[in-house]
Amino acid sequence: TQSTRPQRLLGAVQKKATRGNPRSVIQTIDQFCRQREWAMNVGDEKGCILDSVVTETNPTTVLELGTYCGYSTVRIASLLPPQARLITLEFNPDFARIARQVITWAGVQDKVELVEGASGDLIPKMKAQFGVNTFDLVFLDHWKDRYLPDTKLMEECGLLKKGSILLADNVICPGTPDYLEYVRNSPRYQSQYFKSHLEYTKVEDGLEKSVFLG
Ligand SMILES: C[C@H](C[C@H]1O[C@@H](n2cnc3c(N)ncnc32)[C@H](O)[C@@H]1O)NC(=O)c1cc(-c2ccc(F)cc2)cc(O)c1O
Ligand SMILES: [Mg+2]
Repeated sequence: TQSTRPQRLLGAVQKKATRGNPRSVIQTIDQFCRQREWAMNVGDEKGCILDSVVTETNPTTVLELGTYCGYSTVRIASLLPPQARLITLEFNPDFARIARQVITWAGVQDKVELVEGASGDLIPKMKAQFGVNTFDLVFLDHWKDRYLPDTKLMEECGLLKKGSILLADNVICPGTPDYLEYVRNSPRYQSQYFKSHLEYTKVEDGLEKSVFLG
């Protein structure tokens, strides 16, 4: 039977990347996406912006919405201090299965909890079931029409504190117009746009960084 693109991406990682070396896994996936097949990872250009936001936030608790193959999961986890943890949500079981193997190959599995399910169902369970108080950083990279409802849900569930950072991928392409309008006009957020390009292309895209003001 035919392999899927995530399976071929994992194959490249297991063939070319050094086990236990997150940077090598990232480099291998970027090379695969540039030379073989495009895939919807945040990519190397926007990835550098992600790295700088993670580093300056120095988060203890991170939430990622939309794991896909685990590229940004590995990128973020590799920058976290030892006791920090990253919870990543993915509702496609086939993608989740691939992502677990990419995360383990990179050696960051001890910092990552991959939960299979839909963000809308899981966010309300974060405190009771996952022992989370608040998130220092949230990376939004799932269905683009879920960014706004899930942000409101996180507010309602008390998962954001003064200074919590929301970092959203794809605010231009594919685009998240209702989310952008909300975080840019709400008095509860201070927003900043980081202009970049859609992963592995010359098409404009960018990341929106929004600080929750409480
Ligand atoms: C949505 C996907 C990323 C993953 O998110 C999981 N997911 C979804 N909704 C939920 C939920 N509610 N809860 C948990 N997980 C969830 C899913 O299964 C995918 O694995 N990302 C994209 O579609 C995406 C698309 C493009 C793109 C850009 C230009 C084009 F011409 C074509 C595609 C670029 C990007 O950078 C993306 O990120
Ligand atoms: Mg994305």
